[in-house]
Amino acid sequence: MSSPVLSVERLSRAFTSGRQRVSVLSGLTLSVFPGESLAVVGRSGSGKSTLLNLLCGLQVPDEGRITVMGESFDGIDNNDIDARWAELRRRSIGVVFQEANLMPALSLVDNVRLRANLAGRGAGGERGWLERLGVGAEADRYPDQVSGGQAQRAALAMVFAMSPALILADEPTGSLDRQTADEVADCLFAMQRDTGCALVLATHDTGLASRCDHLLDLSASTARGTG
Ligand SMILES: Nc1ncnc2c1ncn2[C@@H]1O[C@H](COP(=O)(O)OP(=O)(O)OP(=O)(O)O)[C@@H](O)[C@H]1O
Repeated sequence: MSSPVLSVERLSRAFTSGRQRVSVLSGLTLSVFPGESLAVVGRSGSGKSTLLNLLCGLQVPDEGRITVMGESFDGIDNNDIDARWAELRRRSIGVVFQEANLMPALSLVDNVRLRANLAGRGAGGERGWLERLGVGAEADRYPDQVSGGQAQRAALAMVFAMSPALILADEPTGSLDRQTADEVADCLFAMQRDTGCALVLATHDTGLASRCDHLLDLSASTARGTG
């Protein structure tokens, strides 16, 4: 059996705002294997975005351990931890947000090229990725010259062009109309199946969540109190 791309053991994170303290995840443990998809659902404030931020090193857990592609961070100096997370994000973890976040001064194809280059991938396949995602005809346009759905397809092309082991997607279709959202989701799942990467997808959309292999509902793992 293959090793997990991602494993999480007893993960917890708390925030304090004024006298209010919110604890999320409450000792979460999970694994995601190559080719698997996990939907993270739960009511607003249950910790979906926090979990994704922890899984790519943009936040630090209060407790627990995260291992990505066999790399964990026990006993490592904080500065080294940041550098190692940055390297994982650069080469192995593709992140997709609700908004496409393309570089406005670059055409779609140059956005894809830049992301692939940063990941150390060879040049040349950028137009192919845009074509596979249905925006080949828009490759030379700039982000402000395409629709939201086309921009999000380009954002997915950027992620797949880097050949990630893991994709973290936070409401990747949340800003799109129903039909466009379904089309972008079709692209995401088809490409994920073809490339065999792992996917963790946070969403409020039950239809989108039901397309994943596994479901994690964080609703019950939030605690609030005053401190
Ligand atoms: N920087 C912060 N400071 C204080 N509280 C925070 C901070 N970030 C998150 N929280 C709190 O942690 C909880 C989880 O937030 P998070 O954004 O992860 O939830 P979510 O499930 O993604 O919500 P939504 O579905 O609304 O996007 C919320 O109660 C939120 O207010």
